[in-house]
Amino acid sequence: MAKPVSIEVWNPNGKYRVVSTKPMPGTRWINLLIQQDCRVEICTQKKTILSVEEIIALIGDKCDGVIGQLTEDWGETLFSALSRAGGKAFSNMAVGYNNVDVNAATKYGVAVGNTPGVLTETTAELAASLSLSAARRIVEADEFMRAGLYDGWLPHLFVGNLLKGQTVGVIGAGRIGSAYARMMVEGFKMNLIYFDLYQSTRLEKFVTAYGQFLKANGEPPVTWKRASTMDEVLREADVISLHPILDKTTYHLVNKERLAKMKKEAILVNCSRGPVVDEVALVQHLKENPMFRVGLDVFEDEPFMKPGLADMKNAIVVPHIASASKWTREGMATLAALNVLGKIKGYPIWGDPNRVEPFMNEKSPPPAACPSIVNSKALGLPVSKL
Ligand SMILES: NC(=O)c1ccc[n+]([C@@H]2O[C@H](COP(=O)([O-])OP(=O)(O)OC[C@H]3O[C@@H](n4cnc5c(N)ncnc54)[C@H](O)[C@@H]3O)[C@@H](O)[C@H]2O)c1
Ligand SMILES: O=C(O)[C@H](O)CO
Repeated sequence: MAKPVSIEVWNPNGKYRVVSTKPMPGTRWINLLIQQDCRVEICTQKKTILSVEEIIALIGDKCDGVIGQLTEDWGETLFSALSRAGGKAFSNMAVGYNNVDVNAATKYGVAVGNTPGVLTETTAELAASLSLSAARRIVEADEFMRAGLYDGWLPHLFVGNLLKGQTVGVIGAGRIGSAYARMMVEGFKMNLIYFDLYQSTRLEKFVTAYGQFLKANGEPPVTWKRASTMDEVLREADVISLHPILDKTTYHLVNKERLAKMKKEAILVNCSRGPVVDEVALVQHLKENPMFRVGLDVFEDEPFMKPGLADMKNAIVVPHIASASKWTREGMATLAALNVLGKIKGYPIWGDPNRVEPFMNEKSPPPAACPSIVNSKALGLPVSKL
């Protein structure tokens, strides 16, 4: 049995007990729950990743809903514990939910929420930052400067890659992949090649229109191509950014064989999930190809890196911070709380989980709906007419 975990309690006399496994940014999410008669319990344990046993202790005997984190293993054991405690709602404070066994949740009648829409641009901006940092060797140059090694301008000092006119490749052109593609096409006048299971007509129209605009202004137009295979992207692109979900079709999508298909001076960025890339193969590839560069926000065995990665000068590594802007993180906390609250109150499901602005407006009460429940169809939950 796990030791009792430390908690902070808000509105102790509230009718519904909602637990958050972590303190989350902002206070709006707490206020929204309190206003609707919830007692909010926040785990303040000084431990980054809670074990299943610790979460069971937090759930206790009576719990209406839980807001959890992507680092936690939400499977059969936790959903049965939540169900025994009378809980009907869980939300990840994340858009990705590969840490959640949705079938197990559905089996116990628990709704599973996630937080799309508020992190699209923030995450795409970090992918763009990593692309630029890798292309222009910004981290290496910063380390060189701080080490006192700079003794004057030199023609060969930290020469990198020009992005303008090169090809950006996107694998997984969903919300974040498309936002990243638009940034790179519009910001740096790169041509686009993308691979996704579905066609992204909006993205294609955007690049076509921007190309026409450039042409009308006497500049070479940008172009787009939807690749029929992922390997086509790997062969043709100069910068490749990964944005698919993690599931069994995308596990080790980028492996030794596929790395070998990429250009020797290509840049690979991963802001999706670590296991999309075979990190051992990547370290070997970085060793053998010093001009190949990567920008990584996510890792196969977080919080650890595979041996050798930290020593590679051609790798930029940051600790899973792609969604870390204040507005986004507060928005994620709000959406997660409203998913749980909405299910407790019996609200219907919001019609379009990508259009979450009405939930973000601090000046008016949020719609009486759950912003995004991924197993709503399986649970037969009604859709909001708002
Ligand atoms: N690093 C971070 O902090 C961070 C932040 C936000 C999201 N993410 C990750 O990014 C993922 C994508 O988020 P999103 O909001 O853009 O999701 P999304 O569902 O809008 O986009 C995912 C896209 O991947 C495509 N896809 C699925 N399987 C594929 C395959 N086998 N090959 C190619 N494409 C495939 C889908 O068709 C879809 O278009 C999340 O699931 C999450 O894991 C990470
Ligand atoms: O899936 C997500 O939302 C991220 O990994 C954290 O923002």
